[in-house]
Amino acid sequence: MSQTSRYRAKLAVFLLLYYELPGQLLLTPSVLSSFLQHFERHRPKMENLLRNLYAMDPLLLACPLLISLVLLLFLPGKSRPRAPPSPPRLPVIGNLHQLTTRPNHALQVLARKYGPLIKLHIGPAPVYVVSSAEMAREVTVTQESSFPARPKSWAADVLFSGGTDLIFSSYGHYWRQTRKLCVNELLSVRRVQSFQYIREEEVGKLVAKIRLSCAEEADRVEINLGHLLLKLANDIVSRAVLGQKYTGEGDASEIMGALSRKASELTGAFSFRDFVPALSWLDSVTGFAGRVAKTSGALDAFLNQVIDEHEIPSGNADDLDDRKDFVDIIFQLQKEDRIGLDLTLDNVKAILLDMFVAGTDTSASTMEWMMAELVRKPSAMKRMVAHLFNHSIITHRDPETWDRPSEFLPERFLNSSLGYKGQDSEYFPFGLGRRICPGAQFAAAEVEYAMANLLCWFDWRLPEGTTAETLDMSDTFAQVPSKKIPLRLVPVPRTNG
Ligand code: HEM
Repeated sequence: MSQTSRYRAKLAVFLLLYYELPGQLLLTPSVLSSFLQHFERHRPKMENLLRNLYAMDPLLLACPLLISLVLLLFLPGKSRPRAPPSPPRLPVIGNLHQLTTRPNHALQVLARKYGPLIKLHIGPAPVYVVSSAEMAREVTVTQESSFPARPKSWAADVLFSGGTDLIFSSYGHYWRQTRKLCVNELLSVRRVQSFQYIREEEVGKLVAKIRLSCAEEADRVEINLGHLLLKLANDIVSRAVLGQKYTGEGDASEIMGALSRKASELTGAFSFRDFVPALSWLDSVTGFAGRVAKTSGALDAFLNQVIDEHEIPSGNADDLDDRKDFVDIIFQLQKEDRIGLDLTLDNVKAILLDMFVAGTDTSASTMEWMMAELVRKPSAMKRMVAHLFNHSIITHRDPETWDRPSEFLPERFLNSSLGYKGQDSEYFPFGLGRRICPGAQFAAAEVEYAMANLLCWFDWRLPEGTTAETLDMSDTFAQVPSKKIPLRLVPVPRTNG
């Protein structure tokens, strides 16, 4: 092979790699090496082919796709795994522009067009989007060891002490021990039951507040139920996690709620550092880096003070009667050397922050969407009140699995054996596999108790002038698809309440 032909062959291989071909060659190192081996084995044939190709027309060099396609024909079949389909992308930003401000909807549209497994280019690493029950189980259960960690943004690294919480830590000893701490100690069924007094007190306060506003207003009063539910979820998590010990200015639950929401927002926000590392300095120019540093500092200061106010643990971590909060339990277990890790103060703070980030908006949104759906469908509300409840509902949208997937049809669960603990591929509101939500029991106990009370004590109506069709059901997408406009409803105390 002449020098020029060798150069051209190399160029063709380079172009093949660069363009990644519409044929969707998955360019793993093993595919590349198998390609080169194959090239070597069929060298005379390949040389001949390339010579003929280039002899035909020098312009062929400007047609890399054609050359690449021809080369692809020589790849041995078994080492040619097909990559998932990928929507066309733009230089630098890849598919970012296709996600719009409502990525969950945009992804649904892309899934309808390209199928249940899509490859997107967002930032330096490819992102695979899975949207069918079968694929979700494949990724989270069957192939779980290939997907050991969640992607971690730069902001997450700063806010969660280098990703030493549970959500962002990679699979390994640290994650395993932290997970055990959460599943067996902080969020176990027994511990969740022991927090029933918190649920009773907080839901009781909410019901009393709504009753008071009904009594104060002669006419029917419209309340911002969305805000009240967010406050409820935040107060319950706050008391369980921090015990609301805080002698500084302001309400501990509100301060932590606001800070954790900010942290969650920043964690999922666009930053140049993550997507175009060469432009990371722009994060300082836009103020993003400053906002992350400010929130991280405020979280640190607040949690330091809350932790300082906890007394040196006494008694036993297993004693459920002492009304211990998560801070007490963690330090008690650490004292008894039962965590299997030397958790630093920063690690503990990162784990506490997880509980707020993962445990407040999720539960609040679940309740808010449920109320919005129920009030639009009085027949479902009636049945719900009659049944008071089997388990929590958030809808999944795969039309292959569900009849009328976008409709609120709670009766679909009535005679179904589906559970929410990850045992079914079709229904997994708390995720599946190794990283399944450890807070499922906590959330279910809270959502069921709060919803049962709200529906038992009050009948709920739409505000004057709003109908089931005109009630705004649009969502925003942060980490949780929340209602864009908080739900406002009219509570009518039940006479038998
Ligand atoms: C209705 C309420 C909730 C829903 C729908 C929900 C849903 C989820 C989902 C889908 C995941 C990801 C699972 C996966 O990757 O396969 C998750 C993870 C997680 N959730 Fe929840 N969650 C809820 C409430 C809670 C609560 C109340 C807590 C704690 C108090 C909590 C703590 C966590 C944590 C720490 C993780 C990360 C687990 C890990 O990576 O190992 N969640 N949740």
